[in-house]
Amino acid sequence: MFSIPFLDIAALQSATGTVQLPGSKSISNRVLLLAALCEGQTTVLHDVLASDDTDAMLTALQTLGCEIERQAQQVRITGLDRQSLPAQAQLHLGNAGTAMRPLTAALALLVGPGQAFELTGVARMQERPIGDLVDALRQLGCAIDYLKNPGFPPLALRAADPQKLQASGSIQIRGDVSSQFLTAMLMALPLVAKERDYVIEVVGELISKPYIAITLNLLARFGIVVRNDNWQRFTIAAGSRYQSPGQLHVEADASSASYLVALGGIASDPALGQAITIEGVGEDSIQGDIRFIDAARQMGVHVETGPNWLRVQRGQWPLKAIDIDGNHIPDAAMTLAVMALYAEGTTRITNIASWRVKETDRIDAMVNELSKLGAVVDSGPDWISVAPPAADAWRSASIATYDDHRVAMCFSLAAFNPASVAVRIEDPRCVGKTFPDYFEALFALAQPKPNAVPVICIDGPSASGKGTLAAHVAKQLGFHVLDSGALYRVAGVAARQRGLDIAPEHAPALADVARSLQLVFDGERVLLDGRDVAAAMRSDAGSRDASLISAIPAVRDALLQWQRERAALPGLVADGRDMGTVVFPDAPLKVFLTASAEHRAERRYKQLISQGFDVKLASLREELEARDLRDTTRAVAPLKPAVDAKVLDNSDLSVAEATEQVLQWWRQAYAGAAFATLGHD
Ligand SMILES: Nc1ncnc2c1ncn2[C@@H]1O[C@H](COP(=O)(O)OP(=O)(O)OP(=O)(O)O)[C@@H](O)[C@H]1O
Ligand SMILES: Nc1ccn([C@H]2C[C@H](O)[C@@H](COP(=O)(O)O)O2)c(=O)n1
Repeated sequence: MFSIPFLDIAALQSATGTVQLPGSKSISNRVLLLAALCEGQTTVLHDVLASDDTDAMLTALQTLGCEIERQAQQVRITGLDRQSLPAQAQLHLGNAGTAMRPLTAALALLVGPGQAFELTGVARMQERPIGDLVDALRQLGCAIDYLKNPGFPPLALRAADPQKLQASGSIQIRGDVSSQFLTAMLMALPLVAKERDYVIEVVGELISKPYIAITLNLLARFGIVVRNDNWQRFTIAAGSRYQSPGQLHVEADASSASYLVALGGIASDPALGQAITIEGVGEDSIQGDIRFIDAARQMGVHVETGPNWLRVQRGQWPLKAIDIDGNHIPDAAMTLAVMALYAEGTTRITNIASWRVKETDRIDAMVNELSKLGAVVDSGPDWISVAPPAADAWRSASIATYDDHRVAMCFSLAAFNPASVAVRIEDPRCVGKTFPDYFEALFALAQPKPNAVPVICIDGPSASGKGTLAAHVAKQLGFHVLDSGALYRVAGVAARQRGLDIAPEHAPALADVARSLQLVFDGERVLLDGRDVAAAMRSDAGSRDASLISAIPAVRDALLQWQRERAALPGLVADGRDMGTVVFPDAPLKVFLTASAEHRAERRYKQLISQGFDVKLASLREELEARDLRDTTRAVAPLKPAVDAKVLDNSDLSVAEATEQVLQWWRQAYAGAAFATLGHD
């Protein structure tokens, strides 16, 4: 997961490959709660989504006394014992609507005399309505108080009035704001439907019916059969009792699939043999958002399906603009608004009022962010229309994500824009709500446009702090790191292991060694042919050999391609001596990092002493100056600043100050003026 302030996505060209989707959030949080409601029974849930929202549910259930064992995607839950619920509990549910609504209903019915539960969430959760659910529960005699604003969390729950609970067999609930209210009632009522039927009457048009269908399907798996009269009246029969299915497999997330279906439709050209294969969810999914594939097909995308997979390729291009009622696919429909950027004409998505009460006001969010890219966007209370920018009207944009995972994921698709303008996703960590590794999955499937992967070069003399600075800058940007010095060090070790003298007359053999290095960088370990050579390559002899072998032109040539191939999405910070002059001459930012010999010798001295080496400052300084001389005077790729490098003397700078300087240069160099005013400068 990218836990960084922003993620720059390079201009992307195409996409192909296979992706295994994470588990469905809607199913995961429902079955976690249903399993917890199976009093005393154990359920093993497989392929459960690991995300912020499921963490919120699991933590709440544990606080309530549920026994939970979690191993990767498998969760073993023993149902709550009503008698051992705590007297008091405070549940923080983040921004997880699928935890807040059903837990409110279940706990409002479970809370006993003398007990009190509080349910709260992040600031946005405190703006998301829950009044219709509370009104429905109050009809049953539930005692629920608003702790801040009427109609919104946080809530306080106390024991229901038992007489009223018995008396009221019919409950009315609004269905036109969020289907989660009805889901919550459907999941809670089996807890009390012992001796009589409970009937739920839906007031107003029920939205997002497919989500209710998921709830009914899962209730049936847990032994509760609900009578559904035309989506207006639901009956939970007397004698209903939760019964664990023992084991249950969670389908992959159909809403998350929408980004990858769109990816295939935008970027997988069948003429080039490209396709996106999505594993874990197929056309027979119980999730309503699977119907997104119909909308994608209408736009011209080619989608094949099987029992548990989808295969997607670009069909018609540009895509066809569509006019669609998005009510049945409220979450996935957001992806259509970004696909509209690649369509001919104006796409209109209607009947999506629920977007306004999701993680953010999604209609406003989409209008704001699509407009930044140059699209022509209009909207109303429950609709949005999007016309793509003209070819020359695309603008680079820093996309605000409003702590909304879906905004972040769908706007990543804008990086395929024909103008190759930069796309920055702010706060990319928000995808942790449902698809923590979304960007990793995207980068594994997508190919950048030629030379589009951004590279930051940090060259400079020994012990100037290149490696340290490279690691800090890369961490801030979510980029990969290339320590090219390590490559020459390993080449030296490999040559010695093969009994070769490191001298110019052995250049062809040394180049062969360099070309065939079998290398794995694994944290502190460096595996050469499977054996850790980190200590050998960092020894004095290792440093000398690296300096000698790096002066041999054939060796440098042999290692050139390998280094260039390290430039992978989302970007690379490369440190060495010739990163800016030879390996990545077109890099948008080149830094030549230097410091006085005195400072550098002192830093290296402290570094080695802290690692337990017995060294002398004076001899270290002599060796360092000798190495500087060799590196700067050698015939091939000598150490020198590239003509367009920015020189940074960090003699009197801390690592944090030097990092900030490079990031500032980066913001100017890569994103340019487009992002200068957008909050990171
Ligand atoms: N700005 C700085 N101020 C103080 N110390 C620093 C600074 N930058 C790096 N150092 C320290 O200097 C030492 C050498 O840094 P580092 O190993 O990153 O240098 P390098 O240029 O990559 O060296 P080499 O070329 O030998 O690989 C480390 O102990 C590091 O913590
Ligand atoms: N791009 C590079 C990187 C390193 N070298 C040489 C310079 C050093 O003598 C040796 C080890 O480098 P270090 O780990 O100290 O950065 O490799 C080079 O020539 N070109």
